[in-house]
Amino acid sequence: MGLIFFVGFMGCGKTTWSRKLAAKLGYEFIDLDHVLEEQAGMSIAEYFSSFGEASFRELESAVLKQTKYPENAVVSTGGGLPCFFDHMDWMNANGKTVYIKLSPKTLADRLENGKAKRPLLRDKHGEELIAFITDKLAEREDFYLKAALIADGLHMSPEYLEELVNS
Ligand SMILES: Nc1ncnc2c1ncn2[C@@H]1O[C@H](COP(=O)(O)OP(=O)(O)OP(=O)(O)O)[C@@H](O)[C@H]1O
Ligand SMILES: O=C(O)C1=C[C@@H](O)[C@@H](O)[C@H](O)C1
Ligand SMILES: [Mg+2]
Repeated sequence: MGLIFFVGFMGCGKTTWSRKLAAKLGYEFIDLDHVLEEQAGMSIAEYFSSFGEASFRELESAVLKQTKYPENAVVSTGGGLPCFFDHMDWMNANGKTVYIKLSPKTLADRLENGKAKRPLLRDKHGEELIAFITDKLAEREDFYLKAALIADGLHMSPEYLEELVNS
């Protein structure tokens, strides 16, 4: 089938489910946030604080377009990646895109514990975190909705995803 790109908001499950679908299909698993961290030689949080978001977005774009992909892979993208430059068009031209859709409340519940490594969320808690996610998701969802397929983030399983990408 080639390349499958998972897109969606931070915490929707891109890394978790890309890895599981890749195992189910016998494809390679690639996480572009991890590739970027390896290339930069530092964590994303460190990169943001040293060089800022604009520089991060340029590097993220180069990583998306210059990675040497194997023939078959499931690729987890950064939560903001689809919303910059021509990335959704590029991914749609080079593979099958899947948007993992979840409500702001569910995203906030999942993100409350994993915020340290997500620089955009770091200082936010409770209602403030939900409000931030609600606004940011409203800003971003038009990009995510350019995906070829939409997965219901509450009902994920390798079998469900395999059927979806083969549909
Ligand atoms: N279906 C699920 N049910 C419950 N928890 C889940 C589910 N899928 C993922 N999670 C949990 O939600 C959290 C976020 O998942 P994950 O890191 O895969 O998201 P992500 O989309 O890759 O986020 P980011 O864009 O920040 O890298 C993790 O703690 C993960 O274990
Ligand atoms: O939503 C975002 O803008 C981000 C999501 C993460 O996957 C990382 O790519 C980074 O923390 C930025
Ligand atoms: Mg991830």
